[in-house]
Amino acid sequence: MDKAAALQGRIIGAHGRHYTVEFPDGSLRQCFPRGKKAGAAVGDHVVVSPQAAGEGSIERILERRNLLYRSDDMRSKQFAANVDQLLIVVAPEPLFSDDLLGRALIAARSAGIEPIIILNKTDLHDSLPRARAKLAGLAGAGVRVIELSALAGDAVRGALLPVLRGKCSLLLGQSAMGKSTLLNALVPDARALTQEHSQALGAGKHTTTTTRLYHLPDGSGDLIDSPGFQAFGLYHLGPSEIERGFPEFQDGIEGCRFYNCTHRHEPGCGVLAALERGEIPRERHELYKRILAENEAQGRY
Ligand SMILES: Nc1nc2c(ncn2[C@@H]2O[C@H](COP(=O)(O)OP(=O)(O)OP(=O)(O)O)[C@@H](O)[C@H]2O)c(=O)[nH]1
Ligand SMILES: [Zn+2]
Repeated sequence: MDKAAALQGRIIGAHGRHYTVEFPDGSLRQCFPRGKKAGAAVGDHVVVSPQAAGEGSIERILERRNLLYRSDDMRSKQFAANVDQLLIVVAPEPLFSDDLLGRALIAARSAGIEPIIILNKTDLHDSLPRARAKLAGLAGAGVRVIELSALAGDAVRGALLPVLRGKCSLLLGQSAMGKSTLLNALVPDARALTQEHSQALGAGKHTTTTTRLYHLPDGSGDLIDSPGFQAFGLYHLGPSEIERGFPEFQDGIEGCRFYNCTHRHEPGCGVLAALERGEIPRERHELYKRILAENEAQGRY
């Protein structure tokens, strides 16, 4: 039997050990990594050997521009590859976690991906000021914050489609922030598409698509939806990468007496001075110390 020619495609779905790969003609194949090799992520461009029954094996992952991932307890979890921007969805109710938001920002910066915070549920007028206040420091340090209510579909499209145009964006958020509501406003047939794909690929009803790339309706831009998360370890990052994830520290860092200052106890530390003056929110510095301590406890450095 002739060996079919290899095809080049892009991973648009990750479901445990198998992947949905999309080809330039729009066709899809369910693909498995060859051998034990793992590590492919949604957004990866891959070389596939076609197999029978619409399947394929992933022979090679082409060079990626970036990869966003987290690492908890010796396991790493890849969110997506070749991403232009990270949209982190937060809300006033339930009030978002500073910890998870902060970690997502660090992961994005270290991967060279622009983070954008989406403050959802702006219709909850009573709790909105508290959420805004929590984001003020980041906004002041140059992180883009877009406010909207996912319930108002037209307004969502008006605010976000220009931001998403021509880019590959990854949507991330802890549970109940409104990520699914937002996705449905942007990609109206998202749910139907997911079901259709899992049926067409014989993946069965019970296969939960963990991560999925959607093409925006006007054909200009892609949006990757990833599952919620409870933990967000950053064991793979060194101290300087963690430090860079705190844009509000940067002015202070320029004033540190020691070039290798860790901004925890050193005399003449510009970050601690800014903290004392109230220019850096205390919980941000606590998060910074917590992540360093976690990684040190792992024996990372
Ligand atoms: N008031 C208000 N409620 C919203 C808004 N967006 C979403 N919600 C509600 O918030 C709840 C959670 O929304 P989902 O879209 O399911 O949240 P999710 O982030 O996808 O949550 P998981 O499915 O747990 O990951 C639902 O009851 C939504 O109706 C909003 O802009 N305003
Ligand atoms: Zn310092």
